[in-house]
Amino acid sequence: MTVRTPGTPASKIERTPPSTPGRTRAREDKIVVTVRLRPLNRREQFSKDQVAWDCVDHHRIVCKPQVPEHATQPTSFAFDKVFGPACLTETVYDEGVKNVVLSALMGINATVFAYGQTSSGKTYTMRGITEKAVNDIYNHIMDTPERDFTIKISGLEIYNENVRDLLNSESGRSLKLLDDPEKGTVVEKLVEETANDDKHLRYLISICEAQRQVGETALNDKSSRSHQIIRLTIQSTLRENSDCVRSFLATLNFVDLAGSERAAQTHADGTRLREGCHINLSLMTLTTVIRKLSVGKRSGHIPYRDSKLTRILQHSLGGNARTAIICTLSPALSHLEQSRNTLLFATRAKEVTNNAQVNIVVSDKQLVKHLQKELARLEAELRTPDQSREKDLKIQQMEMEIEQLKLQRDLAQSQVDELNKKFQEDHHISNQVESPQLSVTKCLSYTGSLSSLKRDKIRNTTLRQSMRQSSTAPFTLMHEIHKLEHLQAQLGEEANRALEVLQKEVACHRLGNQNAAETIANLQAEIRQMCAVRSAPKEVEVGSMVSVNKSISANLKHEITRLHSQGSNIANLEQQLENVQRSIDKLVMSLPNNYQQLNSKASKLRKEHRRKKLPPLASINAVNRQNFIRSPCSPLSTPHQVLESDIENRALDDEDIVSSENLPPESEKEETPSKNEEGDNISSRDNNNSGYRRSSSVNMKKMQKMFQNAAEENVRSIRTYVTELKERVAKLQYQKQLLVCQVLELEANEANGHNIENEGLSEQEGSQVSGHITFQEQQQQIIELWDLCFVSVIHRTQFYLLFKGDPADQIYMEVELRRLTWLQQHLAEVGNASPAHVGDERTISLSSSIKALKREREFLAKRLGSRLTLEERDALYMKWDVPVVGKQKRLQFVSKLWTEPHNPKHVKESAEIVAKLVGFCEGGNISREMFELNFVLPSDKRPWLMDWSPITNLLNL
Ligand SMILES: Nc1ncnc2c1ncn2[C@@H]1O[C@H](COP(=O)(O)OP(=O)(O)OP(=O)(O)O)[C@@H](O)[C@H]1O
Repeated sequence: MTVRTPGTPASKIERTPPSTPGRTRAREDKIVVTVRLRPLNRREQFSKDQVAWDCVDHHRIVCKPQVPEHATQPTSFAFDKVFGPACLTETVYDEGVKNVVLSALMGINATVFAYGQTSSGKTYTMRGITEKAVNDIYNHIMDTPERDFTIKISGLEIYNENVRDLLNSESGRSLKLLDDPEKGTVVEKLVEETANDDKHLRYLISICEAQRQVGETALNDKSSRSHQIIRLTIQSTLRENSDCVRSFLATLNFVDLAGSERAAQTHADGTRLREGCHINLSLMTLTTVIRKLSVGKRSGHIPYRDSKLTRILQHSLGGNARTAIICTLSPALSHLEQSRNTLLFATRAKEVTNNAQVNIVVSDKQLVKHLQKELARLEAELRTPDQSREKDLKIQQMEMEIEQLKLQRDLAQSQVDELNKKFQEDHHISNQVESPQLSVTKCLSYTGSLSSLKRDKIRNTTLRQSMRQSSTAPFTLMHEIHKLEHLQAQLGEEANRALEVLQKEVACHRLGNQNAAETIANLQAEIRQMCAVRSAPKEVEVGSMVSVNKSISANLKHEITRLHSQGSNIANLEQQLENVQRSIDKLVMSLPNNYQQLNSKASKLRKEHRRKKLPPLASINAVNRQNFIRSPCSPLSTPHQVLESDIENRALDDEDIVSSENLPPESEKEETPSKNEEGDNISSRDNNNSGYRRSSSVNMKKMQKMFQNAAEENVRSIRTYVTELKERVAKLQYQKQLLVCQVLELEANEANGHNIENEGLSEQEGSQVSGHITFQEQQQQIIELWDLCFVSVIHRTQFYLLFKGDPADQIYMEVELRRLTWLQQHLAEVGNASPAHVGDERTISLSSSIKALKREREFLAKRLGSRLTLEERDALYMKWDVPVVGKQKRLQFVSKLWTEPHNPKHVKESAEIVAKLVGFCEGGNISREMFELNFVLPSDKRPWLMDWSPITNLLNL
């Protein structure tokens, strides 16, 4: 172990100017020099020695005898403090060196010297000073609980210019002084002990003193023959809970020098003489250093290196330390010269200034600690803005969603309003269109009250959801019904118009087509029936429908009853529509036949006419044909023309359509031949109308075509209506079926003893069932995502075993789902690309997740050998289809675990096996806290997850 000089810091030391008790600001400190004059000792008293010195006050000492030969030398000396023979060591400490000593507790190096001739009381004084200093140091420690103090002690002596370790004297060897470029002079291998307390420190000090070289001299029976340095290293740090990582570090030297006398004075010879030479070498160097420092102010060369004493104490002499020198004096006149020399040394010493600074140390350990803390703080700071940004983004998204929902709500509301309005209009129109005696029977009605449905507590969630989905069905249904009614009315009108046209046509032809008449009659009857159906009394008023619309819980059963009862009406209506369609088709299809028949009959008549000389058919039918052209269905028709044609038709009603008197004679036809497009010769008996008849004959085919087109157009139009109606009826039918299914399910539940009304299932029970189903759905999603994201199977097992569907699990399920969703997205984005670092060195990518999972399976494979017996393993191999013979059976088996996310049995068994391998059991050593709800690093409760699970990487975000 090495001990460092005050200038050789243990670690990084910052030096700042001292601000210690009694000091305000950095300034150059002069060495505190005090003089202690001891009483005459027994030897001196016995030799009747005289007291040569007088302490005239606390600062001055005066030489009493006026020796003529020394008249030029100063006789009065002033120092920081002068202590007379009566002064106690305590006073010397308190008034002379205490401040210097206590500087060491504030990080300032301090040194207390005792300088004087042999037997002047150096050791006597330094022992007392050290004792007092130890007391003060530990008192200060007691009074400063906010700091941690460490006191270390080392002791050395410089004897004959050899450095000896006083705490390891057994080695007996001289220690080397090393020059460290950073630490300065270092005593190699000097033992440094840490004092546990003040007693321990005193004990160690006593060891040092005991090991010191002493010898008998003429002046001192126990003369210290060496320079002794007891060094305390005091380090103090504020306690852990503080953020401050700086600590004070200072050395406190107690230096008891050997006697400064000249060898001759001690009558030394032999060993003592040799000792004296060496002692004097160090002291001479010390004196030189002090002298040079006192005059030259470090301007010239300071011979610190000339002695080991000055090398070791270099920083205490004009350097980074506060220094106090106690010069001890013998009052005896016989020692006057030595005392004067001591005082001269002291006088020079008090001119020496030091530059003491506070040594603030940042040790490597503390520095690392501090940097770690700082790093953590900075990371937290860095994370915080991200989190806040993330939150802001989420808030923005949510706000946007809210806005969208508001828009949707407003849109829905406006649609509802519009539909209501439309319904009212439809209702109004239908009332206007319908004849008073006709009414439309409502196919469905929704008179169920809100309260009635509230009584129905649907236990089954599917039913609940279906009901929720169908809660808007009543209104939709109603709306569809009303639209249907409206279309029916339009269809009726169209059909009426078409029929009127056809009636007129048929009437105009006067051919009395029986089929057509029957068809028309049928059609009219059907239309009347339709109108009768349509104009049936409405059972739901607008107001009530609105209320139903607002209510999401119409009486389902009542609704279905209505559906059942009204279903036939829909079918009837549909049937009637089809009848109409058929009738129209039939009628239209019959028209060409009519003409063919008409032409055929005309041909027959013409033959008879030729035989009976009757007018031709064409001329007879010309007016009717004209009427036909001007029918409402014809593009050429006008209301006036229709009216004319009506009149003409009525005029012709009484006439025989095929009267032989009206037929033109064949001869006339030949006289005024008129050839139609088919080559038929048509003539008229009326010459005035001959041109018109000729024109009619010519355009007959064209008009016939036009009529056919118009009729077909009408039919197409009606057919389109019918198709639409059919679609709507199909839609209604589907909705009806849906409701019927729901009711059947409800009735089945009731039949199974789940009579909702009677049992009065509570909302809570309903929500429990709902919650359970939600849990199952979420669990399945999570299991699938685990598989997709290659999540740790241990994590899956823990989660699977821990969360079983308890209501309190819901939040964990949500969080896990969200994390996994994010992870899946992230993995999809990142793929096998070089992943970004997350937090520490862990990263997330597809490949890293797969690798982690592979490592985990390898780990589990190893566990398989240690956790399961051979029999158990073989049984599992059999069960899981792992070849009993072959390599890597364990890995094969483990690789099969958690690989079938859609197989609940497989999942359950996998979880049980992994739990057994890892060593946790259900409800045992896993807890919810392991799955924290926030995105912070989880605690170290599951070290096996830290390296493998991508989900833990995810948590670390
Ligand atoms: N102030 C004092 N009051 C009473 N006795 C003292 C005082 N100072 C010294 N003495 C006594 O004087 C004797 C010599 O003192 P001490 O050993 O301390 O001298 P020293 O300077 O250390 O001598 P050396 O250099 O030879 O070791 C001791 O017996 C000590 O008890």
